[in-house]
Amino acid sequence: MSALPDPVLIHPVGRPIVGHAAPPGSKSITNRVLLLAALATGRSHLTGALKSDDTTHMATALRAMGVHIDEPAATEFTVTGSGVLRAPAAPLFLGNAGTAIRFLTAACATAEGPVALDGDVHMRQRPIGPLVAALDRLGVPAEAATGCPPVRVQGLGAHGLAGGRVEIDAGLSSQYVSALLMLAPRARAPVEIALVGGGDIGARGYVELTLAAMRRFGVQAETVDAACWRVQPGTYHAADIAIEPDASAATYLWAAAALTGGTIDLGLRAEDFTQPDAAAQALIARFPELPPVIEGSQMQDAIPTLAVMAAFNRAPVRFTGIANLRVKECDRVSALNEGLNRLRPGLAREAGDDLLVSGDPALAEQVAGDGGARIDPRHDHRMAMSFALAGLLMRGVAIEDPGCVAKTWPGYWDTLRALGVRLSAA
Ligand SMILES: O=C(O)C1=C[C@@H](OP(=O)(O)O)[C@@H](O)[C@H](O)C1
Ligand SMILES: C=C(OP(=O)(O)O)C(=O)O
Repeated sequence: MSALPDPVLIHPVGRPIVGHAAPPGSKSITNRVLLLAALATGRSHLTGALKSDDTTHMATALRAMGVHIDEPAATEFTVTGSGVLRAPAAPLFLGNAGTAIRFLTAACATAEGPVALDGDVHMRQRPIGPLVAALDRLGVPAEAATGCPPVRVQGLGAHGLAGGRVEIDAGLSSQYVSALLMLAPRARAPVEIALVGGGDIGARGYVELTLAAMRRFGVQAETVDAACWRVQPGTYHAADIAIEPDASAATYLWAAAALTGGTIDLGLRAEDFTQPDAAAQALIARFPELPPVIEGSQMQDAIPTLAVMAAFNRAPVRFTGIANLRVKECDRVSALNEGLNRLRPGLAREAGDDLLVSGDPALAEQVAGDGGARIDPRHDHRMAMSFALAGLLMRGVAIEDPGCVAKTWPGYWDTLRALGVRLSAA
């Protein structure tokens, strides 16, 4: 494959996209099972794994804490855990990987000494305060002076955590609850994790994904009710795991097929995924008749895909329940609004935390913006990948910083090319 220009211009395909394409392994599952394999005793073999910035940050951090991780193949890891995380010599750097920094912040409570965790400039804007405060209440000295990374955790050692009940406000991120759940079996007594803030927790499907991953490593957590989980002391056992493809990545392929009236065979059906974003497929399949209101709280990472599709819909779409998109890799409500208005002024507007997109199927035939539209993805992989979809239909759509897709899908552009999409310098 030839090198990628920056910005990269997407050429409209002018025909239905028909073919086969495989999304990479799930980011969410890869980063969960890497951590659980590291906390387990013995050797775990992970296949179908994602290798990208986010999973590299997780693996590098675990190695820095003494975990032995091999990479026998492009989509495989073997992890040999000893049940112990060493305190790393230097701060752990987790880039902009939300899963990595949230899950590790909790897991570092079992490290044998102090741990500093940090991220890039974007991560330093992403809240982690509620998780840090919950750890502190559980008796793990932890602080994040700004409420965002950098974070300091005073690890208590493998069995230093006492246990007990902790309340957490997970309104901004379900990852806080997932992080506490994965730590919990290491405590000497049961841990109860309860939601404050009216039980709001964003996409609950990610907590289910965490519970399922824990079960695969031999630990059963109990769902007491919609706002409370209980975990008994337990031991993670090494496991061999086949990781399913990434459902959020799949949305770009489902959308590319729907927008062009084609079909792309992903090798598995939407019903076969266990990740929450797979639910977006049923909406994508309704294009160009997307519903007037899309409540996005349970499929947040699929909202950029759906918002770009909405630009070409027969009727306007209002996206609700998406306030926490403002604290993702960038403020996605604002970035989507900006990008859509670059495609055509007036196409979108923000209303509080909602996004309103006025669909127009005729856009498909038009030149984007004023003689072309350059989209600034604000270093956010999902902005780059979703706005590229607009370029399948409109002329003149160019994406800046296309390399930012490496956060979760380094092969994205190659996959588009393999489906017959032409990419060139703008
Ligand atoms: O647990 C996970 O794997 C994830 C949870 C979601 O984040 P929040 O819980 O922060 O909303 C999602 O946006 C992220 O990409 C992955
Ligand atoms: C929000 C995302 O990632 P994370 O929170 O894991 O950084 C994402 O991948 O869209």
